Amino acid sequence: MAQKESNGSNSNGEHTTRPPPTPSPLRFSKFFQANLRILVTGGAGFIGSHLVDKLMENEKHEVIVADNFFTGSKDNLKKWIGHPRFELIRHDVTQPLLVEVDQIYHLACPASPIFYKHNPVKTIKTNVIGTLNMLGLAKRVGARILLTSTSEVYGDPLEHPQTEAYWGNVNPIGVRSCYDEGKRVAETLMFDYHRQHGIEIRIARIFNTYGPRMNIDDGRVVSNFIAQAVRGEPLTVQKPGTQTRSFCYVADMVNGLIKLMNGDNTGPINLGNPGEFTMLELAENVKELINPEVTVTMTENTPDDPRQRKPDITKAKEVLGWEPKIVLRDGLVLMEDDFRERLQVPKKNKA
Ligand SMILES: NC(=O)c1ccc[n+]([C@@H]2O[C@H](COP(=O)([O-])OP(=O)(O)OC[C@H]3O[C@@H](n4cnc5c(N)ncnc54)[C@H](O)[C@@H]3O)[C@@H](O)[C@H]2O)c1
Ligand SMILES: O=C(O)[C@H]1O[C@H](OP(=O)(O)OP(=O)(O)OC[C@H]2O[C@@H](n3ccc(=O)[nH]c3=O)[C@H](O)[C@@H]2O)[C@H](O)[C@@H](O)[C@@H]1O
Repeated sequence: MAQKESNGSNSNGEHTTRPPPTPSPLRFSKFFQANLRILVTGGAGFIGSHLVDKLMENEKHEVIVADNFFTGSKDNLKKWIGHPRFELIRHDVTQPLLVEVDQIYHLACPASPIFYKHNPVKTIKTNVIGTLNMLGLAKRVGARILLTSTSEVYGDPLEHPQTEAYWGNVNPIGVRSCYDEGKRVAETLMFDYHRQHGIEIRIARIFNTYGPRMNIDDGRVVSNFIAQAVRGEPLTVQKPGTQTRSFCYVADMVNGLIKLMNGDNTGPINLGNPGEFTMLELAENVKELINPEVTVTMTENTPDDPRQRKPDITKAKEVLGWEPKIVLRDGLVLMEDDFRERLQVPKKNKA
Protein backbone atom coordinates (compact mmCIF):
# COMPACT_ATOMS: atom_id res chain seq x y z
CA MET A 1 0.00 0.00 0.00
CA ALA A 2 1.42 3.40 -0.94
CA GLN A 3 2.23 5.71 1.97
CA LYS A 4 1.18 9.36 1.96
CA GLU A 5 3.65 11.83 0.42
CA SER A 6 5.36 14.26 2.76
CA ASN A 7 3.70 17.70 2.55
CA GLY A 8 6.97 19.51 3.13
CA SER A 9 6.59 20.06 6.87
CA ASN A 10 6.45 17.74 9.85
CA SER A 11 3.99 17.76 12.73
CA ASN A 12 6.30 20.03 14.72
CA GLY A 13 5.87 22.64 11.97
CA GLU A 14 9.46 22.27 10.76
CA HIS A 15 10.14 22.43 7.03
CA THR A 16 11.41 19.23 5.45
CA THR A 17 13.69 19.75 2.50
CA ARG A 18 13.20 16.64 0.38
CA PRO A 19 10.26 14.50 -0.65
CA PRO A 20 10.31 10.83 0.40
CA PRO A 21 12.21 8.49 -1.91
CA THR A 22 10.33 6.85 -4.74
CA PRO A 23 9.28 3.42 -3.50
CA SER A 24 10.84 0.44 -5.17
CA PRO A 25 8.81 -0.56 -8.27
CA LEU A 26 8.68 -4.06 -6.78
CA ARG A 27 6.36 -2.78 -4.09
CA PHE A 28 3.70 -2.04 -6.69
CA SER A 29 4.02 -5.28 -8.60
CA LYS A 30 5.09 -8.37 -6.76
CA PHE A 31 4.53 -7.05 -3.25
CA PHE A 32 1.39 -4.97 -3.66
CA GLN A 33 -0.69 -8.13 -3.30
CA ALA A 34 0.21 -8.38 0.37
CA ASN A 35 -1.38 -4.96 0.92
CA LEU A 36 0.97 -4.16 3.78
CA ARG A 37 4.22 -5.90 4.60
CA ILE A 38 5.38 -4.98 8.06
CA LEU A 39 8.77 -5.48 9.69
CA VAL A 40 8.89 -5.69 13.49
CA THR A 41 12.42 -5.53 14.89
CA GLY A 42 12.55 -6.94 18.41
CA GLY A 43 9.30 -8.78 17.62
CA ALA A 44 10.28 -11.81 19.73
CA GLY A 45 10.33 -9.66 22.86
CA PHE A 46 7.59 -8.69 25.30
CA ILE A 47 5.88 -5.73 23.59
CA GLY A 48 6.97 -6.86 20.11
CA SER A 49 5.28 -10.25 20.32
CA HIS A 50 1.98 -8.70 21.48
CA LEU A 51 2.26 -6.22 18.60
CA VAL A 52 2.80 -9.11 16.15
CA ASP A 53 -0.32 -10.87 17.50
CA LYS A 54 -2.39 -7.75 16.82
CA LEU A 55 -0.89 -7.08 13.38
CA MET A 56 -1.44 -10.71 12.32
CA GLU A 57 -5.18 -10.38 13.09
CA ASN A 58 -5.49 -8.40 9.84
CA GLU A 59 -5.51 -10.90 6.98
CA LYS A 60 -4.06 -8.34 4.58
CA HIS A 61 -0.87 -7.99 6.62
CA GLU A 62 2.36 -9.89 6.15
CA VAL A 63 4.66 -9.66 9.18
CA ILE A 64 8.41 -10.16 9.29
CA VAL A 65 10.17 -10.28 12.66
CA ALA A 66 13.92 -9.62 12.92
CA ASP A 67 15.35 -10.45 16.34
CA ASN A 68 18.67 -11.63 17.79
CA PHE A 69 16.89 -13.33 20.75
CA PHE A 70 19.00 -11.52 23.36
CA THR A 71 16.00 -10.90 25.61
CA GLY A 72 13.30 -12.26 23.30
CA SER A 73 12.27 -15.81 22.56
CA LYS A 74 10.80 -17.88 19.74
CA ASP A 75 8.37 -19.14 22.33
CA ASN A 76 6.62 -15.75 22.29
CA LEU A 77 5.88 -16.24 18.59
CA LYS A 78 5.23 -19.97 18.52
CA LYS A 79 1.66 -19.61 17.32
CA TRP A 80 2.83 -17.81 14.16
CA ILE A 81 5.85 -19.89 13.18
CA GLY A 82 4.94 -21.67 9.93
CA HIS A 83 2.06 -19.28 9.16
CA PRO A 84 2.13 -18.24 5.45
CA ARG A 85 1.90 -14.51 6.29
CA PHE A 86 4.66 -14.66 8.91
CA GLU A 87 8.48 -14.85 8.77
CA LEU A 88 11.00 -14.93 11.61
CA ILE A 89 14.62 -13.96 10.91
CA ARG A 90 17.46 -14.34 13.40
CA HIS A 91 19.10 -11.00 12.79
CA ASP A 92 21.05 -8.43 14.78
CA VAL A 93 19.99 -4.89 13.84
CA THR A 94 23.55 -3.63 14.22
CA GLN A 95 24.00 -5.32 10.83
CA PRO A 96 22.20 -4.05 7.69
CA LEU A 97 19.01 -5.87 6.70
CA LEU A 98 17.70 -6.14 3.15
CA VAL A 99 13.95 -6.73 2.97
CA GLU A 100 11.12 -5.05 1.05
CA VAL A 101 8.55 -3.68 3.49
CA ASP A 102 6.00 -0.86 3.77
CA GLN A 103 6.19 -0.22 7.51
CA ILE A 104 8.88 -0.78 10.13
CA TYR A 105 8.15 -0.98 13.85
CA HIS A 106 11.65 -0.62 15.29
CA LEU A 107 11.63 -2.08 18.82
CA ALA A 108 14.91 -4.03 18.91
CA CYS A 109 16.74 -3.07 22.11
CA PRO A 110 17.00 -4.67 25.53
CA ALA A 111 14.58 -2.77 27.79
CA SER A 112 15.11 -4.03 31.32
CA PRO A 113 17.85 -2.12 33.16
CA ILE A 114 19.67 -5.32 34.21
CA PHE A 115 19.86 -6.42 30.57
CA TYR A 116 20.73 -3.09 28.98
CA LYS A 117 23.45 -2.48 31.58
CA HIS A 118 24.86 -6.01 31.07
CA ASN A 119 26.66 -5.01 27.85
CA PRO A 120 26.33 -1.23 27.63
CA VAL A 121 28.48 -0.88 24.51
CA LYS A 122 26.21 -3.33 22.71
CA THR A 123 23.14 -1.44 23.97
CA ILE A 124 24.36 1.84 22.54
CA LYS A 125 25.35 0.15 19.27
CA THR A 126 21.87 -1.33 19.06
CA ASN A 127 20.29 2.08 19.60
CA VAL A 128 22.57 4.05 17.30
CA ILE A 129 23.81 1.68 14.57
CA GLY A 130 20.63 -0.40 14.74
CA THR A 131 18.44 2.68 14.23
CA LEU A 132 20.74 3.96 11.44
CA ASN A 133 20.41 0.62 9.68
CA MET A 134 16.62 0.62 9.97
CA LEU A 135 16.45 4.22 8.73
CA GLY A 136 18.67 3.24 5.79
CA LEU A 137 16.26 0.43 5.04
CA ALA A 138 13.26 2.80 5.31
CA LYS A 139 14.98 5.19 2.93
CA ARG A 140 15.83 2.49 0.39
CA VAL A 141 12.32 1.04 0.19
CA GLY A 142 10.26 4.16 1.05
CA ALA A 143 8.83 2.61 4.24
CA ARG A 144 7.34 4.45 7.19
CA ILE A 145 9.29 3.78 10.40
CA LEU A 146 8.19 3.94 14.04
CA LEU A 147 10.76 4.04 16.86
CA THR A 148 9.86 2.84 20.35
CA SER A 149 11.64 5.48 22.37
CA THR A 150 11.23 5.74 26.10
CA SER A 151 10.27 7.95 29.00
CA GLU A 152 13.91 7.49 30.01
CA VAL A 153 14.73 10.31 27.54
CA TYR A 154 13.38 12.57 30.34
CA GLY A 155 16.00 11.12 32.73
CA ASP A 156 15.34 11.99 36.37
CA PRO A 157 12.70 14.56 35.39
CA LEU A 158 12.53 18.00 36.95
CA GLU A 159 9.07 18.57 35.43
CA HIS A 160 6.13 16.49 36.54
CA PRO A 161 4.16 15.05 34.81
CA GLN A 162 6.31 14.91 31.69
CA THR A 163 5.08 16.47 28.45
CA GLU A 164 6.75 15.90 25.10
CA ALA A 165 8.05 19.49 25.22
CA TYR A 166 10.31 18.68 28.19
CA TRP A 167 13.95 18.18 27.12
CA GLY A 168 14.88 16.01 30.07
CA ASN A 169 17.47 15.71 32.82
CA VAL A 170 19.78 12.90 31.74
CA ASN A 171 23.22 11.95 33.06
CA PRO A 172 25.34 11.51 29.91
CA ILE A 173 28.01 9.38 31.61
CA GLY A 174 26.02 7.22 34.02
CA VAL A 175 25.31 3.49 33.97
CA ARG A 176 21.87 4.07 32.42
CA SER A 177 23.23 6.39 29.70
CA CYS A 178 23.76 3.62 27.13
CA TYR A 179 19.99 3.30 27.09
CA ASP A 180 18.71 6.85 27.76
CA GLU A 181 21.30 8.63 25.62
CA GLY A 182 21.14 5.82 23.05
CA LYS A 183 17.41 6.42 22.65
CA ARG A 184 17.95 10.19 22.51
CA VAL A 185 20.41 9.74 19.63
CA ALA A 186 17.96 7.34 17.98
CA GLU A 187 15.29 10.07 18.14
CA THR A 188 17.76 12.58 16.67
CA LEU A 189 18.58 10.20 13.82
CA MET A 190 14.88 9.73 13.10
CA PHE A 191 14.33 13.49 12.79
CA ASP A 192 17.50 14.02 10.75
CA TYR A 193 16.46 11.34 8.24
CA HIS A 194 13.00 12.91 8.17
CA ARG A 195 14.31 16.42 7.51
CA GLN A 196 17.15 15.45 5.20
CA HIS A 197 15.61 12.57 3.27
CA GLY A 198 11.86 13.00 3.75
CA ILE A 199 11.48 9.65 5.51
CA GLU A 200 8.09 9.16 7.17
CA ILE A 201 8.81 8.77 10.87
CA ARG A 202 6.81 8.09 14.03
CA ILE A 203 8.26 8.27 17.55
CA ALA A 204 6.54 6.81 20.62
CA ARG A 205 7.89 7.63 24.07
CA ILE A 206 6.78 4.57 25.97
CA PHE A 207 6.31 4.67 29.76
CA ASN A 208 6.68 1.52 31.91
CA THR A 209 4.65 -1.23 30.28
CA TYR A 210 3.78 -4.58 31.84
CA GLY A 211 1.80 -7.70 31.05
CA PRO A 212 1.95 -11.39 30.20
CA ARG A 213 5.13 -12.73 28.54
CA MET A 214 7.53 -10.47 30.42
CA ASN A 215 10.60 -12.54 31.18
CA ILE A 216 10.20 -14.14 34.62
CA ASP A 217 13.67 -12.98 35.66
CA ASP A 218 13.42 -9.77 33.72
CA GLY A 219 14.44 -7.58 36.66
CA ARG A 220 11.74 -5.00 36.02
CA VAL A 221 9.60 -4.17 38.99
CA VAL A 222 6.22 -5.57 37.99
CA SER A 223 7.59 -8.90 36.75
CA ASN A 224 9.84 -9.15 39.82
CA PHE A 225 6.99 -8.54 42.28
CA ILE A 226 4.58 -10.91 40.55
CA ALA A 227 7.16 -13.70 40.30
CA GLN A 228 8.09 -13.15 43.96
CA ALA A 229 4.45 -13.17 45.10
CA VAL A 230 3.69 -16.32 43.11
CA ARG A 231 6.78 -18.07 44.50
CA GLY A 232 5.97 -16.88 48.04
CA GLU A 233 9.19 -14.84 48.31
CA PRO A 234 9.57 -11.35 49.84
CA LEU A 235 8.82 -8.45 47.48
CA THR A 236 12.08 -6.53 46.96
CA VAL A 237 11.31 -2.81 47.09
CA GLN A 238 14.40 -0.82 46.17
CA LYS A 239 15.06 2.17 48.40
CA PRO A 240 13.58 4.58 49.13
CA GLY A 241 10.34 2.99 47.87
CA THR A 242 8.74 6.43 47.41
CA GLN A 243 9.97 6.67 43.80
CA THR A 244 7.03 6.60 41.41
CA ARG A 245 6.18 4.98 38.08
CA SER A 246 3.07 4.86 35.90
CA PHE A 247 2.27 1.40 34.55
CA CYS A 248 0.56 0.71 31.22
CA TYR A 249 -0.94 -2.67 30.31
CA VAL A 250 0.59 -4.10 27.14
CA ALA A 251 -2.68 -4.39 25.15
CA ASP A 252 -3.28 -0.66 25.61
CA MET A 253 0.30 0.06 24.52
CA VAL A 254 -0.01 -2.02 21.34
CA ASN A 255 -3.21 -0.16 20.36
CA GLY A 256 -1.40 3.14 20.86
CA LEU A 257 1.58 2.07 18.74
CA ILE A 258 -0.65 0.99 15.85
CA LYS A 259 -2.66 4.24 16.01
CA LEU A 260 0.55 6.24 15.98
CA MET A 261 1.97 4.32 13.01
CA ASN A 262 -1.19 4.78 10.96
CA GLY A 263 -1.88 8.40 11.94
CA ASP A 264 -0.43 11.61 10.51
CA ASN A 265 1.70 12.84 13.42
CA THR A 266 5.44 12.21 13.58
CA GLY A 267 5.52 12.49 17.36
CA PRO A 268 7.27 12.23 19.67
CA ILE A 269 4.14 11.18 21.53
CA ASN A 270 4.00 9.91 25.11
CA LEU A 271 2.26 6.54 25.40
CA GLY A 272 1.61 5.40 28.94
CA ASN A 273 -0.92 5.15 31.72
CA PRO A 274 -1.01 8.30 33.88
CA GLY A 275 -1.97 6.37 37.05
CA GLU A 276 1.06 6.99 39.30
CA PHE A 277 2.20 4.66 42.12
CA THR A 278 5.12 4.55 44.52
CA MET A 279 7.01 1.24 44.52
CA LEU A 280 5.72 0.62 48.06
CA GLU A 281 2.14 1.10 46.83
CA LEU A 282 2.81 -1.27 43.94
CA ALA A 283 4.16 -3.88 46.36
CA GLU A 284 1.07 -3.50 48.58
CA ASN A 285 -1.23 -3.98 45.57
CA VAL A 286 0.63 -7.10 44.42
CA LYS A 287 0.63 -8.50 47.95
CA GLU A 288 -3.09 -7.90 48.43
CA LEU A 289 -4.12 -9.25 45.01
CA ILE A 290 -1.75 -12.17 44.60
CA ASN A 291 -0.35 -13.38 47.92
CA PRO A 292 -1.22 -11.62 51.21
CA GLU A 293 1.24 -13.90 53.03
CA VAL A 294 4.42 -12.46 51.48
CA THR A 295 6.51 -9.82 53.21
CA VAL A 296 7.95 -6.62 51.73
CA THR A 297 11.70 -6.11 52.11
CA MET A 298 13.75 -2.98 51.38
CA THR A 299 16.85 -3.49 49.19
CA GLU A 300 19.61 -1.26 47.78
CA ASN A 301 18.79 0.76 44.67
CA THR A 302 20.93 1.33 41.57
CA PRO A 303 22.50 4.68 40.49
CA ASP A 304 20.46 7.35 38.70
CA ASP A 305 17.11 5.71 39.37
CA PRO A 306 14.48 8.32 38.37
CA ARG A 307 12.56 9.54 41.44
CA GLN A 308 9.27 10.16 39.67
CA ARG A 309 7.67 9.40 36.34
CA LYS A 310 4.19 10.08 35.00
CA PRO A 311 3.18 10.76 31.42
CA ASP A 312 1.13 13.73 30.32
CA ILE A 313 -0.89 12.05 27.56
CA THR A 314 -2.84 15.11 26.37
CA LYS A 315 -1.14 14.89 22.96
CA ALA A 316 -1.93 11.18 22.52
CA LYS A 317 -5.58 11.85 23.39
CA GLU A 318 -5.86 14.80 21.00
CA VAL A 319 -3.81 13.53 18.09
CA LEU A 320 -4.46 9.78 18.22
CA GLY A 321 -7.74 9.61 20.14
CA TRP A 322 -5.90 7.13 22.39
CA GLU A 323 -5.89 6.57 26.11
CA PRO A 324 -5.28 3.43 28.16
CA LYS A 325 -8.29 1.48 29.40
CA ILE A 326 -6.88 -1.15 31.77
CA VAL A 327 -6.24 -0.04 35.34
CA LEU A 328 -3.26 -1.44 37.26
CA ARG A 329 -5.19 -3.77 39.58
CA ASP A 330 -6.96 -5.44 36.63
CA GLY A 331 -3.74 -5.73 34.64
CA LEU A 332 -1.85 -7.32 37.55
CA VAL A 333 -4.45 -10.08 37.79
CA LEU A 334 -4.26 -10.74 34.03
CA MET A 335 -0.49 -11.04 34.37
CA GLU A 336 -0.69 -13.32 37.40
CA ASP A 337 -2.38 -16.10 35.39
CA ASP A 338 0.45 -16.12 32.84
CA PHE A 339 3.17 -16.15 35.55
CA ARG A 340 1.46 -18.97 37.48
CA GLU A 341 1.28 -21.06 34.32
CA ARG A 342 4.96 -20.52 33.44
CA LEU A 343 6.17 -20.97 37.03
CA GLN A 344 3.82 -23.94 37.44
CA VAL A 345 2.39 -22.63 40.70
CA PRO A 346 -1.40 -22.99 40.68
CA LYS A 347 -3.65 -20.66 42.67
CA LYS A 348 -4.50 -21.94 46.15
CA ASN A 349 -8.20 -22.64 46.58
CA LYS A 350 -9.71 -20.34 49.19
CA ALA A 351 -10.87 -22.36 52.24
N1 LIG B 1 8.50 -2.32 28.34
C1 LIG B 1 8.68 -1.06 28.68
O1 LIG B 1 8.30 -0.65 29.78
C2 LIG B 1 9.32 -0.09 27.74
C3 LIG B 1 9.33 1.26 28.10
C4 LIG B 1 9.91 2.17 27.24
C5 LIG B 1 10.42 1.77 26.01
N2 LIG B 1 10.37 0.46 25.68
C6 LIG B 1 10.96 0.06 24.40
O2 LIG B 1 10.12 -0.87 23.73
C7 LIG B 1 10.92 -1.83 23.03
C8 LIG B 1 10.52 -3.24 23.44
O3 LIG B 1 10.68 -3.38 24.83
P1 LIG B 1 10.28 -4.74 25.57
O4 LIG B 1 9.82 -4.36 26.92
O5 LIG B 1 9.42 -5.55 24.70
O6 LIG B 1 11.71 -5.40 25.74
P2 LIG B 1 12.25 -6.86 25.41
O7 LIG B 1 13.62 -6.92 25.96
O8 LIG B 1 11.26 -7.89 25.84
O9 LIG B 1 12.29 -6.87 23.83
C9 LIG B 1 13.36 -6.38 23.07
C10 LIG B 1 13.58 -7.31 21.89
O10 LIG B 1 14.66 -6.80 21.09
C11 LIG B 1 15.55 -7.86 20.79
N3 LIG B 1 16.88 -7.28 20.56
C12 LIG B 1 17.69 -6.67 21.46
N4 LIG B 1 18.82 -6.27 20.86
C13 LIG B 1 18.72 -6.61 19.55
C14 LIG B 1 19.56 -6.47 18.43
N5 LIG B 1 20.76 -5.88 18.51
N6 LIG B 1 19.13 -6.96 17.23
C15 LIG B 1 17.93 -7.57 17.13
N7 LIG B 1 17.10 -7.74 18.16
C16 LIG B 1 17.48 -7.26 19.35
C17 LIG B 1 15.48 -8.77 21.99
O11 LIG B 1 15.94 -10.07 21.75
C18 LIG B 1 13.99 -8.72 22.32
O12 LIG B 1 13.27 -9.68 21.59
C19 LIG B 1 12.37 -1.47 23.33
O13 LIG B 1 12.85 -0.67 22.26
C20 LIG B 1 12.29 -0.64 24.58
O14 LIG B 1 13.34 0.27 24.68
C21 LIG B 1 9.84 -0.48 26.51
O1 LIG C 1 9.30 3.19 30.96
C1 LIG C 1 10.42 3.50 30.65
O2 LIG C 1 10.67 4.46 29.99
C2 LIG C 1 11.54 2.61 31.08
O3 LIG C 1 11.08 1.95 32.22
C3 LIG C 1 11.79 0.92 32.72
O4 LIG C 1 12.89 1.41 33.55
P1 LIG C 1 12.59 1.55 35.10
O5 LIG C 1 11.46 2.49 35.34
O6 LIG C 1 13.85 1.82 35.82
O7 LIG C 1 12.02 0.10 35.40
P2 LIG C 1 12.18 -0.95 36.55
O8 LIG C 1 13.47 -1.66 36.49
O9 LIG C 1 10.94 -1.76 36.47
O10 LIG C 1 12.19 -0.09 37.89
C4 LIG C 1 11.08 0.69 38.31
C5 LIG C 1 11.27 1.06 39.77
O11 LIG C 1 11.10 -0.11 40.55
C6 LIG C 1 12.17 -0.27 41.44
N1 LIG C 1 12.36 -1.72 41.64
C7 LIG C 1 12.78 -2.53 40.64
C8 LIG C 1 12.90 -3.88 40.83
C9 LIG C 1 12.59 -4.42 42.09
O12 LIG C 1 12.68 -5.65 42.35
N2 LIG C 1 12.18 -3.58 43.06
C10 LIG C 1 12.04 -2.26 42.88
O13 LIG C 1 11.64 -1.55 43.80
C11 LIG C 1 13.34 0.45 40.81
O14 LIG C 1 14.25 0.92 41.80
C12 LIG C 1 12.66 1.61 40.11
O15 LIG C 1 12.51 2.68 40.99
C13 LIG C 1 12.17 -0.04 31.63
O16 LIG C 1 12.89 -1.08 32.09
C14 LIG C 1 12.81 0.64 30.48
O17 LIG C 1 13.01 -0.22 29.42
C15 LIG C 1 11.88 1.66 29.99
O18 LIG C 1 12.44 2.34 28.92
